[in-house]
Amino acid sequence: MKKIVIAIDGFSSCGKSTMAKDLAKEIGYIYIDSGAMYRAVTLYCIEHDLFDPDGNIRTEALRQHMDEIHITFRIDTATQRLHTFLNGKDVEEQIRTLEVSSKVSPVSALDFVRHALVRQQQDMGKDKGIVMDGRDIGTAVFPDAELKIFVTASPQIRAKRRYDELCAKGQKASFEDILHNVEERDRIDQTRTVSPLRKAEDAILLDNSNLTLSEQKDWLLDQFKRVVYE
Ligand SMILES: Nc1ncnc2c1ncn2[C@@H]1O[C@H](COP(=O)(O)OP(=O)(O)O)[C@@H](O)[C@H]1O
Ligand SMILES: Nc1ccn([C@@H]2O[C@H](COP(=O)(O)OP(=O)(O)O)[C@@H](O)[C@H]2O)c(=O)n1
Repeated sequence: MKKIVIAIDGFSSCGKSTMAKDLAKEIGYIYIDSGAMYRAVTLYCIEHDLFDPDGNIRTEALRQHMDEIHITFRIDTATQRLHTFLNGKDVEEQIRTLEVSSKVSPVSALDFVRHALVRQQQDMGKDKGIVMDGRDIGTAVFPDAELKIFVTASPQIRAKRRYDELCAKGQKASFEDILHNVEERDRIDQTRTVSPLRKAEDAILLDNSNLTLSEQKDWLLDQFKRVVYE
């Protein structure tokens, strides 16, 4: 069977990673969460005092630090889940907090940050057989991906999904704060100058507001089969 590249983009918290992970497991492909990489850079900034007291990024200092930021992924053998490592340290939990979510979009808007991460992402996909989710995968990272999906759902539904997820992990967060974060990130991600969030012309649009996890998984598997068997 031919190996392809699958790009899953879309708005925050709509289920991209869930869909991408499920599909990759089913078809034996590598799964990469590109958002985790932008989150890891943001965590690095928090830990290295690269935000000023007003919350602005110390851009030139971050530029100097870029060569010292190494992001890798490893499967946790106990849970079979993919964990993100920042300079050798497992940061999977830390990068999912609302603090990181509230700072990640301005970091992701910086051209030199995108340049460094996109290069690594392209390298990860050079042998194909990969599912990657994010904001610019079908437009900038893999413009020639054989299957491109663009996922959306209403902001309220997305915020509720993220709220439930954080509650289940025992993290305190208010629904209103999460809704604000989801809408604010969508705004910054769509309006930034470098590779803004937008649907690639040849991407298939999926509104999963009313789909269950298993319905969206089946839908995506059908899209994959259509491309590889056509
Ligand atoms: N169709 C769905 N119905 C209900 N919850 C969903 C659905 N798809 C994903 N979720 C849940 O929504 C939350 C956000 O999903 P995630 O895959 O992390 O989104 P994204 O990668 O787009 O930010 C997760 O807790 C996930 O389990
Ligand atoms: N390919 C990507 C992936 C994420 N991002 C940025 O990283 C942030 C976090 O991405 P994410 O996929 O973890 O976000 P969630 O939708 O999972 O909350 C996004 O809001 C974007 O600002 C990006 O700019 N490009």
